[in-house]
Amino acid sequence: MANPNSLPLHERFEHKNTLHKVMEFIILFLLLSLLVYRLLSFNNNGFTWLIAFLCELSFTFNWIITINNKWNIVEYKTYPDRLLQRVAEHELPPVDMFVTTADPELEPPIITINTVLSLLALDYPADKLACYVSDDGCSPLTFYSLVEASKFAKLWVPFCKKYDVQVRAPFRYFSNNNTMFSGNKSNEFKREWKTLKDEYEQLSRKVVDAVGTSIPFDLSGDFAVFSDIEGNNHPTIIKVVWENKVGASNGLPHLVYISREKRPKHPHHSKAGAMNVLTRVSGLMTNAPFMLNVDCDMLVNNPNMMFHAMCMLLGSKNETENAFVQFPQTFYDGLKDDPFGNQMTVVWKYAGRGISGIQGPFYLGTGCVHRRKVIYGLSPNDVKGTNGKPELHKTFGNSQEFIKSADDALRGKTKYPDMLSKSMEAAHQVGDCGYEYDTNWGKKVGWMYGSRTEDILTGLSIHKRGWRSIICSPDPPAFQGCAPTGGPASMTQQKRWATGLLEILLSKNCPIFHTIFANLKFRMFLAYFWVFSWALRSVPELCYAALPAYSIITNTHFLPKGQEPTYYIPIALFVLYHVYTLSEYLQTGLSIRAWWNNQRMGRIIPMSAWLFGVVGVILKLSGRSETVFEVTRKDQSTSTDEGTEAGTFTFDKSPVFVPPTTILLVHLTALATALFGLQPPAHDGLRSGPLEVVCSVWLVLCLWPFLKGLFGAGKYGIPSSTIFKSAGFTLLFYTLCTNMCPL
Ligand SMILES: O=c1ccn([C@@H]2O[C@H](COP(=O)(O)OP(=O)(O)O[C@H]3O[C@H](CO)[C@@H](O)[C@H](O)[C@H]3O)[C@@H](O)[C@H]2O)c(=O)[nH]1
Ligand SMILES: [Mn+2]
Repeated sequence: MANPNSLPLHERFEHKNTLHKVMEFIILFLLLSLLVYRLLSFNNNGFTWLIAFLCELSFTFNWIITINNKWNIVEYKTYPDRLLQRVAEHELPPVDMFVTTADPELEPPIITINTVLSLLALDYPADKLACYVSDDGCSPLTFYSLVEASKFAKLWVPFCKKYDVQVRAPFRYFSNNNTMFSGNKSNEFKREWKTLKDEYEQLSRKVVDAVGTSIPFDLSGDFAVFSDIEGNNHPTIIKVVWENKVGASNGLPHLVYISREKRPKHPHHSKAGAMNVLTRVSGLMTNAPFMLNVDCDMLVNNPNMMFHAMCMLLGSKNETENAFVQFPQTFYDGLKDDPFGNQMTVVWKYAGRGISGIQGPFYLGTGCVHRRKVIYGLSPNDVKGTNGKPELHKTFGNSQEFIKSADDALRGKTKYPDMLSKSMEAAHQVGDCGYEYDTNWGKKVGWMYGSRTEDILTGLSIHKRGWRSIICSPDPPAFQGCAPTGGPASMTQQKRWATGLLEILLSKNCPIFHTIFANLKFRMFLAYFWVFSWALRSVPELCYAALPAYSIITNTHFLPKGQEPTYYIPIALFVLYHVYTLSEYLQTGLSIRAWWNNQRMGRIIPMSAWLFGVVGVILKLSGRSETVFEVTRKDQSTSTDEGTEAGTFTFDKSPVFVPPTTILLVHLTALATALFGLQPPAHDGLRSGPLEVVCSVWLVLCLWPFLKGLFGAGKYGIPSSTIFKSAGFTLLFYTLCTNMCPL
């Protein structure tokens, strides 16, 4: 038998995907042919031709990047058994685990504590873990829920380990009654299961009741610090909810509550700021060499996830390989057929794993294990230690205790203080809102500031130093979170991403500089460019969507005419592109419906949320608005609560819904014009043809949720103010079209 020490802890596999590559090249060839055709026939046509050419140029460029992203699709297999044969349990490295929450209303504490409980119950020695919860809402409710959860954890964690429970977030476990309770289970199990279920029900009732009352408990004792404070104006609050004092490996990990200092007018840098405080406080208390971070809704779904992560981090030949391990985001109770196109299964399968084959996956902000050293600014070249980096205080701030701990971390020394409370004073100091003044936090070390998508920016700052990252997709998936449900929540999220990503592209962090002056690979630059330019894509999308309507109303054409052989280029493109995307969905095991929903959202999101991303960045650059991080609403369960209505598109008064509604009305107008023969006479036989009508009908189909929304009521209807605005824009468009002499 092979020596376990010689076997790799993880292996890499590449996917050939030849058929897809062939299709990609045919599509590219067709796109290029269309561009050449436009150039050659430019003189006979005018303005519409120019617009169409520019849009198609941008689509072609985007397609080239898509091919780049999917070129080396890789997958890894991890071998936790080999890890456990090689490394004794007490030699496993410690990990600090971070959970962020910001708003007890949008992120109900019951969800946060489920995430925390699932982390506390991880299959990993408990004395090697510490869980830090950052509460940017500074809510006594969150603290109270954590205290109650820690009491429940004393029963829950041993139960999970004893019976090897797979889903360790109690609300998920108990919602699955039938499957969990089926099979040959001992009486002892059944008894314990019932007790646990009762206990969990009590816990969740307490938490939910506390949320329901305005003053849930008297703010004395441990809660006194929460009296007379506001969410945005309070000192640092740090509470050790539970300390594993004896260092028992089968006990409960440490659990610490942190609400960093906030003062009005003091920038707090949203999640990035919270992550940096977590990094510092944990550095003082436990200083683990690895840090796992999850959003408050990201439950552990595979209790072995930490072993899988360690197979990636310890399994590399040396420390210069992988800076972080990213687990893909998957979602629990995802709505059937992904009506809002936000589960991103296919994007992950192809683009995500393809980018992983370049320099490694992007950092996605949750479900990721980082090396502390890398977060402290280390490059692959100086991995051997810093040899006393000069001016550590300039980098890390003025806390002597923290500088010492950072220095230890950079040198690979890990020594735990015996008691968490010993570092309390220093921990409060590093939680101050002024602590980072004149330091490198957010600039060179920690989570980076300057974008609403701090995750991608932080990942970029790591890749640019030459680090690789690695994707890990164990089965079952490591984490499951909740995907936003409904139109408004999806739009908020997409708008924030589009804005945040464009912010980076237009800043000094534009990835091209990192390719020229630092160590970002060129193909990785293209991959970053692909996400950073999401918002910008809204412009060609909108223009191209307006072209068929313009052509029909003015009785001109923007696509080749029937008598030309080039007529077949757009037809072939349309068919092949959709066959290509459909095949991706079918190969992933998803339905045609899921494909259609995603195609549809692929048209709707650019012309709504991404367009507002551009607006957001323009406002920010012109100094007219501040960067805000709008938190996405999280629901505990989605698919069962609302029955058939769950997948129906919902709307609110937000202006993001105006452009798609306008495009819909514009196309309905255009189709009506054609149907009732109201088009003006055509010049020189250049009339609009069937292709323009097909495009128009296709867009109406894509905007079907909006068509339904025109007639829907309540949240299922588009608000009348939005409809009025859109009708106004449609009238303007129509008037402009009819007054413009067709060129
Ligand atoms: O001021 C803030 C704002 C947010 N958060 C936390 O940040 C996390 C992500 O926020 P959410 O509203 O869930 O955003 P999503 O769009 O779902 O998150 C994705 O996109 C974000 C960047 O836009 C990343 O930070 C996330 O990790 C990634 O999952 C949550 O745990 C929040 O509690 C804070 O701690 N402080
Ligand atoms: Mn989220």
